[in-house]
Formats: sequence, structure tokens, C-alpha cells
Amino acid sequence: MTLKLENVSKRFGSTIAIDHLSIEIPEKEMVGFLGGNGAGKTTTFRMILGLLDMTEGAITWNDAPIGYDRSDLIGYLPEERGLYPKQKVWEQLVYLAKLRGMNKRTALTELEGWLQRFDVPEYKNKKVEELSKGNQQKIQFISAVIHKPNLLILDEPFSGLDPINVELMKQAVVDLKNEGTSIVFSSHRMDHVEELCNHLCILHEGKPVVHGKLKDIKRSFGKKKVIVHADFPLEFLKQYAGVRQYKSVMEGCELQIENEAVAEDIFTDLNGKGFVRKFELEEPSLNDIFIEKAGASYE
Ligand SMILES: Nc1ncnc2c1ncn2[C@@H]1O[C@H](COP(=O)(O)OP(=O)(O)OP(=O)(O)O)[C@@H](O)[C@H]1O
Repeated sequence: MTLKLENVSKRFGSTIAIDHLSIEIPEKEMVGFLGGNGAGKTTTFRMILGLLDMTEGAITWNDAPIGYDRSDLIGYLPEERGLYPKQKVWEQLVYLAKLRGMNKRTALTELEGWLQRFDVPEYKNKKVEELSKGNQQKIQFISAVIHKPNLLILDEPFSGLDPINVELMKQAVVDLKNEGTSIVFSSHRMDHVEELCNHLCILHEGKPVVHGKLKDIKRSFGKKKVIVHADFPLEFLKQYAGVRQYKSVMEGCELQIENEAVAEDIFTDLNGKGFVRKFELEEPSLNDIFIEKAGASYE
């Protein structure tokens, strides 16, 4: 069960919102979908959902076209949440579940299971407007997953939640993935993406600038951050060939280097200058990769 986007492009007049995007999301995989403001994430989601026609390319689920008529297959948690404030939680969720082909009894059983899981069984008979924003979000999440979709699109699923509820919802997402759901996960929180996703796609101005397994992406990016703690001045490293950036820290410095070979040279040159308490070549963080590939930071 695979979602495939092949050479998908979307133009709005003269604006190219998506430029030849190809990604594949197999079952039991969660793909982190990243990009700065206006990179094209929502446009991509709307095309997968069939709410927006693509200009060219193909989007398929198990090699068959996917779209609006397959809403039973897809769950979507949009960034702009939208529940009816005056309606009771159960009325609203049963209504939405029915639109996706469920009957009332199964929908109620599923709903009760989810409310138990989120530790809020008493919300079933409350109106949405009576719930806090974070708790409304739990209800919206349930509305995206109640029909057990094969493909789940989550746009900033944890925003507005307190740390305990973030953990609760993270676990729910991981369980859905392990049960076989393919998940597209968009977030500005790099730590969440790094923790949950083993695949990654970074969009920049509509183009996929990074795409693949997180492990492979990190390996090919190389280690470009060096931390040195020493009992002697390290300022000479500011002018060192291959050092892109020098940052002074309490016990020494942090360096951005061009490639791993520069770290080897520095290590050799530090020898004999005094006591080096720490020398570390760090794995790149997702934020480092994002800055290099998309030219900006989320943090
Ligand atoms: N209906 C539309 N008409 C014209 N241009 C549009 C339309 N929808 C999106 N765009 C343009 O397409 C580009 C991608 O927008 P999109 O909303 O997909 O970005 P995004 O990655 O979701 O951004 P954000 O993180 O800010 O939500 C932007 O340049 C945007 O202005």
C-alpha cells in the first residue's frame, strides 16, 4: 500500500507552487514533510486529497488514482482546525464518520475507545465550544483517524498541546504507523520530525531539495559541526581554512566546518597547544540540514 507522487507540479497563474515533486510513502512509514512558509506543503496535501487539481503529474494509491472520492482511505488533520462549536462531540464525530462510510454504532464504539485512550471519556456529550483549544484538537485528531484510514496526513498535529498530551498523541501516531498506516507528517518542530519519521522530504520554493531516508540523508550530509573545549585560546580557529563559522561558548568553541577532513586537520593542529578537554565531531541535526538546504531555520 503505497502513496506515490510522480512529477507532480502545480501552478497558480505564473506562480509555480510545486515543481516536479516525486515522493513515495510506503505503509508503516512516516514521512516528515518540511518546508518554510509558502514552500508548498498545504498545496501538496490538497492535491493528495483531491481538493486541488494538479497542473501535471500523477498521484496514486497502490497504482490507482487517489482523490476526493476516496475519503474513506484518507484521514486529514488540517493546520486550520475546523469543528462546529455548537455541536456535541459525539454528534459531530458520528456525522463525519458516516461521510466516510461508517455506521453509527461502529463510529460510537471507535469514538469511545479514543476518548478513553485520551483520558477524556466525559467529553462525548460536551459541546465542542466547552472544551479547551488543546482538547478540541484531540477531538479533531480523532475525527481524522476514527475511520481507520490507510493514509493519514497530519499538519502540525501537536501545536497547542501541553507536553503530556503531546506524548499521548505521539504514541497514538506511532501505534497507527505500526498498525500499517502510511503517514505524512508536517511540522515546524524539527525534534518531533526527527523522533518520529524515518523518511524525509524538504520542500523549498516548491522543489524537493532533500528526499529519502533520514539515516542516508544524514550520512551524505556528513558531520560538519565540531565542539572544542580547551584550556587555551581557540580564537585562531576563526581564520582556519575550512571553518565557516566560529561561535564562542563558555568552555571553548563550536565550529561549522566545510567537511570532515577539516576536523581532522584541526585535531592534529591542537596537539601540543595545551589541554583539550573535549573534541567532538557532531552528527548533523535536522535543523542543520534544513538550514543548508532550505536556507532558513525554524527555530
Ligand atoms: N489558491 C492559491 N492561489 C494562488 N497562489 C496560491 C494559492 N494557494 C497557494 N498559493 C501559493 O503557492 C505557494 C505554496 O503555498 P502553500 O500554502 O502550499 O505553502 P505552505 O508550505 O503550506 O506554507 P505555510 O507553512 O506558510 O502554511 C505560495 O507561494 C502561495 O502563495
